[in-house]
Amino acid sequence: MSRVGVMVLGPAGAGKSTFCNSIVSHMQTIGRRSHIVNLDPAAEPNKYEFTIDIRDLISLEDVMEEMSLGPNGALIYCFEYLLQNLDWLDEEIGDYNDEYLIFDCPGQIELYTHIPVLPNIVRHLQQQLNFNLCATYLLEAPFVIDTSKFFSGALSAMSAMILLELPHINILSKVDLVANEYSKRKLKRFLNPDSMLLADSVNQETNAKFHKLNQCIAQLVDDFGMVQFLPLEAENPDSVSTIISYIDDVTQWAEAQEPKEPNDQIDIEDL
Ligand SMILES: Nc1nc2c(ncn2[C@@H]2O[C@H](COP(=O)(O)OP(=O)(O)OP(=O)(O)O)[C@@H](O)[C@H]2O)c(=O)[nH]1
Ligand SMILES: [Mg+2]
Repeated sequence: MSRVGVMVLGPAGAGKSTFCNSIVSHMQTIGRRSHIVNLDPAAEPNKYEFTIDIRDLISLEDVMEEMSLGPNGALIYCFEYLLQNLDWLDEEIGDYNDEYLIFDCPGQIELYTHIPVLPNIVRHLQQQLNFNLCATYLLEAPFVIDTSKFFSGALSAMSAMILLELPHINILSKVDLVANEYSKRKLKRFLNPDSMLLADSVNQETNAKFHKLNQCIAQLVDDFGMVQFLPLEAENPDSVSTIISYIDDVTQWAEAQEPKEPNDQIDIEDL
């Protein structure tokens, strides 16, 4: 039995839900099964289809109304409520074996950078439900090709990586929106970036007072191995397939598959 879970993380609007749906559609075309678990209590109703949906347990709107909380406080309340009712999640996940479960997470990155709500859910999935998990962290390519924003995005990805302690795959989403040749060339530098060269380029645009700090941040990003990003174009099956093969690799999906007897499915009549 193998249970693979993919946590899909990243800032608001980075393309997480679209990516989850691209994985499910691509897997359908290659005869594999996957399901989306929506962990965003504020997800737009009816925009995407989910197999398991936190909104069946608790919805952000209800919490805001009943507890008189703002959207961020209500979100934290929803997650604390989920943590107190993890048996609901266990029941919903039930017998999904040998299938991918893709956890579509909210875009409020403080949930995985500041407070230990998501790490607790991750530990529960690993220890109680035997999941092999990995994290994918999406950053928007058109945003990141501005070098200083690259470092801010890489630092947020890194903080999620440190907090969750999962195999971590960085993804640059919406690469199709990087249209002109100059930007495309620039984008290539960010897929396999040399952090020190990028720091030099930030330094050309910033006050000399900050140059040493910029170098240190670049060194930190380099030391933590945040140096590779996979390009994602949600509508392009090749890019989705490449990312799935990385996920298979880090979650050891293939190794955990039990070999099937060749004639298992066929009834052979006695002669
Ligand atoms: N051009 C292009 N647009 C994309 C791509 N992926 C997502 N989008 C668009 O980006 C917008 C946001 O996508 P979502 O998938 O809802 O983003 P999200 O990260 O789930 O957003 P939140 O749940 O609000 O944090 C939508 O309008 C998508 O159609 C992509 O690869 N290319
Ligand atoms: Mg979403």
